[in-house]
Amino acid sequence: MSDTMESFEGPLLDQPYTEGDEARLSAPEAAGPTPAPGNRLPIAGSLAVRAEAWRLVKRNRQSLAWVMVFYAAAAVTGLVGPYIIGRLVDTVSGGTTMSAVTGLSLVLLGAVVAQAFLQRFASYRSMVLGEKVFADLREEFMGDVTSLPLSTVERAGTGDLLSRTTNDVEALSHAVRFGVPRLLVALVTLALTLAAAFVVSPLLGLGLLVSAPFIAPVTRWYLKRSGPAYQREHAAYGTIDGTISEAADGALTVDALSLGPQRIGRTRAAIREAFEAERYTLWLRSMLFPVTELALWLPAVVVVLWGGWLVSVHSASAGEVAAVALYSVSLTEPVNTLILWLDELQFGAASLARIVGVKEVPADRTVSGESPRGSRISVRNVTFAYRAGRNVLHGVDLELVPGERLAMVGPSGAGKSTLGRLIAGINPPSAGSVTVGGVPLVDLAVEELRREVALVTQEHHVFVGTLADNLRLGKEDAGDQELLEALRDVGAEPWFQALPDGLETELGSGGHALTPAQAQELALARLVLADPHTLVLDEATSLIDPQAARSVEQSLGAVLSGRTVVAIAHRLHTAHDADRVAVVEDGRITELGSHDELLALNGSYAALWRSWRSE
Ligand SMILES: Nc1ncnc2c1ncn2[C@@H]1O[C@H](COP(=O)(O)OP(=O)(O)OP(=O)(O)O)[C@@H](O)[C@H]1O
Repeated sequence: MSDTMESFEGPLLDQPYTEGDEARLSAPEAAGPTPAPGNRLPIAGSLAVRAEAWRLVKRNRQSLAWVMVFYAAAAVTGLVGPYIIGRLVDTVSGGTTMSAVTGLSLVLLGAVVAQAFLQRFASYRSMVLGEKVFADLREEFMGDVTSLPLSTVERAGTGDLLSRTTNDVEALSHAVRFGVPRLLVALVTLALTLAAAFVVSPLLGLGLLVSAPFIAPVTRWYLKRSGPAYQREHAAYGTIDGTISEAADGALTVDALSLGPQRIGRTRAAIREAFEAERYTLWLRSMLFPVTELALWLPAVVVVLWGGWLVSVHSASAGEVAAVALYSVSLTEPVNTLILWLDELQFGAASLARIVGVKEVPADRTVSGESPRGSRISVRNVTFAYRAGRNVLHGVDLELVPGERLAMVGPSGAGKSTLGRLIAGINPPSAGSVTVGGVPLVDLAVEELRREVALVTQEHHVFVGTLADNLRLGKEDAGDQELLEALRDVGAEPWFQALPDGLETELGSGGHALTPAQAQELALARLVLADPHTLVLDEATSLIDPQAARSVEQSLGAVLSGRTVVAIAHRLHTAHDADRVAVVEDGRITELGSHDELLALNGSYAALWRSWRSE
């Protein structure tokens, strides 16, 4: 591994930055949403990001106004210092009494103390505001993420979403909590300091503007490039997250297929991309900062030279020059802060664009508010494509009879699981309809849909939380007694009794570990609580050991009784026991009938049955 890193870092770090890199790496910022590269989630355009930022400002305008008032008061007291020092210079050079000097010094002291108090109060208020804005944003974002269409999440992969929920939320949090308050302070201080300098002496005040022609164009040049560059940086980190989490999730497969070198290659490519993106933004900063640093000290020099001449022609006093020179020095801090934090805000805006982008994912279902009339599920002329133009189901029709047990059989890749997902309302059909009681499944709210039909697969995630929390995912308002009955119904009593804290036992990562069979029974108990009238079973027991599978099958039997069941049958005895069998071949139902009817038909099912019997 160290060899790999050495050979990777060497050539990259040695490469000088060229103009060709600049042309390749910079891209104009889009005003509209950027189409997601590949299958990534969308990134909001600058208009949507501005609208979102404006919405946040409007929603918090009262608190924001108070913060501005306190910062302005703090800045005004800060301006008293140079003014008093100027007055002191003039009064001392013109001859004065000790008591006048003491009086001015006391005013100066009072101003410094008042400024410290106001500054502290203003930063406290702005921090509270920052936390509130950030908390709102985070809650909204989690709402958007959890209502993303499953198909979109599957297509986008976990890396992109993971990076948005971690790196981007973190970057935005930094910008909102620290960047916005500091930017506000800098803006207010800058405006008031300029105003104060002009009040002291308009002629000298002009000297403070000399850096504007240097700072303005270079900052514009920088900001135009840094936005898209930061976008690229964020996307690159998303790819790294995705590549690493994919390798960790599939560690067994990586090991079994000796994919190590290939995964290292991918990770290196992802790191290389992030490195190049970082190098570009670093280069941009290396162009910005020397110019702004130089320009910041220019006004002080100009004010002293220009002021000296004005004093010599009696157009200004020495005290006025001293005051404006001090104002010019105190300008460096807010201008520096402004540039630094504009940069941070660009970084935060790139994150905001990725966070707002999640809102732009079109919903794959629209809740019509219509209620199903009955529990009959109908599949009518359904086609479905995971990728545009490549249908995996072609005009499928199927009427489920309430209470029946239907087995779906067919070769691997024929479309059984896909049809199962459509019948469970997980994916909407590309054309045609899947309805329950006359209402399309994708017109039902998700909570309502789960009371009609549910998919049971071999994946049973145990969420971090108590056993009760995990069970209540099936029915939010279920009482403890109901939870216990559901566990009893699925035969989970023996292992439940052995839990250290009963329903309050912490499960999931870091908590009490359940065996795969127990996790499956927990999922079945959730189903009992949700109580859908139709279940689609896909490979429900294939991952656990045969003995555990038998116990789960018994539990499953209890859950299935009295419900309509569509079983994607991988073992033909399931088909034998079913009321009807549907043979799926090449995205179509080619045979449909009872076991005996299909045997009599002597088609694909009969052939499958004969070969299974002879094994
Ligand atoms: N998420 C996906 N994205 C793209 N294509 C997919 C996806 N899932 C399945 N497919 C493709 O759709 C087709 C039907 O797959 P499906 O899993 O529905 O078949 P199946 O009959 O259930 O097969 P098996 O018995 O092996 O599970 C296959 O060509 C498969 O490669």
